[in-house]
Amino acid sequence: MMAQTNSAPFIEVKNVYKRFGNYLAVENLSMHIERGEIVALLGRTGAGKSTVMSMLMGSIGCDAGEVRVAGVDPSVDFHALRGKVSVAFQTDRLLPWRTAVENVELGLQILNRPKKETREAALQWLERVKLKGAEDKYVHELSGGMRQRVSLARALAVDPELVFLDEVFSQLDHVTSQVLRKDFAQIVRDVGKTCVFVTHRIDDALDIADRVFVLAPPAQVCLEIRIDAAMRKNPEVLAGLHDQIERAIGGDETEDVSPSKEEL
Ligand SMILES: Nc1ncnc2c1ncn2[C@@H]1O[C@H](COP(=O)(O)OP(=O)(O)OP(=O)(O)O)[C@@H](O)[C@H]1O
Repeated sequence: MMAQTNSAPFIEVKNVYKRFGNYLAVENLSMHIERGEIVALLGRTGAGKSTVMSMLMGSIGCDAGEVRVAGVDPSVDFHALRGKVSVAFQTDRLLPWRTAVENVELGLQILNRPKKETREAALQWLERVKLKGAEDKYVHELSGGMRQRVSLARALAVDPELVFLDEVFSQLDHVTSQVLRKDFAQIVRDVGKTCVFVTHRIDDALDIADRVFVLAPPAQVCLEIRIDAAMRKNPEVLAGLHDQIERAIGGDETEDVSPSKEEL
């Protein structure tokens, strides 16, 4: 295992390639992400966002090149990242037989944290995501937005260094999604976590990311944008960035450009 030097980026992707059969999904991708950054991987369907995130999470390895998270290869040294990385998905993946607080406790239980500490942390996180009063509700008693809040609390409760979010805002209506992503970004900034999130929605990225990597197949960074708080408050700047991204991804970001898996 390679130790991380202070100057090394927290996440490093160097000249990475990934094939699925004959299909080249990632071609010579390089990117750096610093500790504490909120980074969006944005692109149309088939751009390679999930593949890149899966490689960063270590759930798939790359064919060539290097992926390093906190100095280790996540697909090889995944034990070194245990408890340091967490993930929330598009669908909340909550356990229906558990209450909200019991769902938040799950990650802490897997890490064998003491029972009292686990309950206290889960309750604190539920309060932080604005679900005080809903602790004992079962999943079917919660709205879609509340479920995603539970899912985000569960991801953050283990006190990870790095949080991955896979389209967590995209199944919610526009207003719910907007409120949730702003609350989430505030929490992540307050606690100083690094966050990498995948989205196909330009507004998700512009609303919360410090940096946006716009990907086009085969996972090429066709545009990289830095955004700060002042830019976010300026509607003209935001509209300009929106147009720039739309041009980079070729108009409608939801249109499918990838071959179907059956064609491969
Ligand atoms: N396991 C797999 N087997 C074969 N092809 C795959 C596999 N996973 C991804 N692909 C292909 O790789 C390309 C990139 O897919 P990926 O899921 O990373 O894109 P994406 O940008 O996340 O898209 P979406 O927004 O639809 O999830 C697509 O053409 C997809 O069909």
